[in-house]
Amino acid sequence: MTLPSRLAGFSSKAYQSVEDAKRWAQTVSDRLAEGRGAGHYVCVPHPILPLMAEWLAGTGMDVGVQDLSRFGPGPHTGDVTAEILAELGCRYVMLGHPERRRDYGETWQIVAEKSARAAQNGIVPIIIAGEPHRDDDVRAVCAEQLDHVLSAIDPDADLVIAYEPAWAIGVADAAPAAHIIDSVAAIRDLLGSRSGDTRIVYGGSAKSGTFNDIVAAGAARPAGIPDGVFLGRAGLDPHAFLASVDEVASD
Ligand SMILES: O=C(CO)COP(=O)(O)O
Repeated sequence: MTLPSRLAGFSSKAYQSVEDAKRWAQTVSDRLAEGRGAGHYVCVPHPILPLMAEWLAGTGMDVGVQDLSRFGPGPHTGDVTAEILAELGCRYVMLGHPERRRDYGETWQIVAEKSARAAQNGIVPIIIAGEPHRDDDVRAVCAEQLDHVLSAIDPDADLVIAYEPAWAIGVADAAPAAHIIDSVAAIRDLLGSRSGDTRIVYGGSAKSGTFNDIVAAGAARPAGIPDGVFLGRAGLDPHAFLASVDEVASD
């Protein structure tokens, strides 16, 4: 599998109703039909996955989800397996998000197991890595988080790292561009050379303009420029999401 060189993503978290998601998809698919360069994806709640795949058919946009089971098919009541998601056309799964670690106590060992199940079924894990607090040692925290995942998945498997400092999620502004650049450079270094495609995107109160700000600030340090952005709240407005798609494509 080959990942696009640039990625713009949106996670609808648990914000949208089915009708909201349908309206969002209609606006996005009308505009994507005009043709846009960057890879783009949307991660939705499980029941919306097959609907979103249908609504976005023919647009080139990939669909993903926000979690999957650490287990394979079998006696695991309530779980949604990677096998089922793959059958439904799921391309990406978000794993390790601080909201799931906060709400369900997910450990990095569990995240690693889920990542392996995704990769084995051809679903690209989007690993949400980043430090909990503003003054944490980003490199040390991310090294520990990524070690779990990298030792669990095949080096040939494609992988997306979403650098999302937890302190910058759900607040007014994204982390400062200089901080993002330092952190992304550290994560690139930690990832070393993998045989599978690997991309790094930035998430955490990102909006239209965030990617351009990072690119401008990182002109002298290309290793610190992420390969795209991952929107939460700002992406609920389909026009704002499309503006980020354009920014990422035009870099
Ligand atoms: O958590 C995020 C994406 O995974 C980002 O959320 P916000 O953009 O709403 O801060």
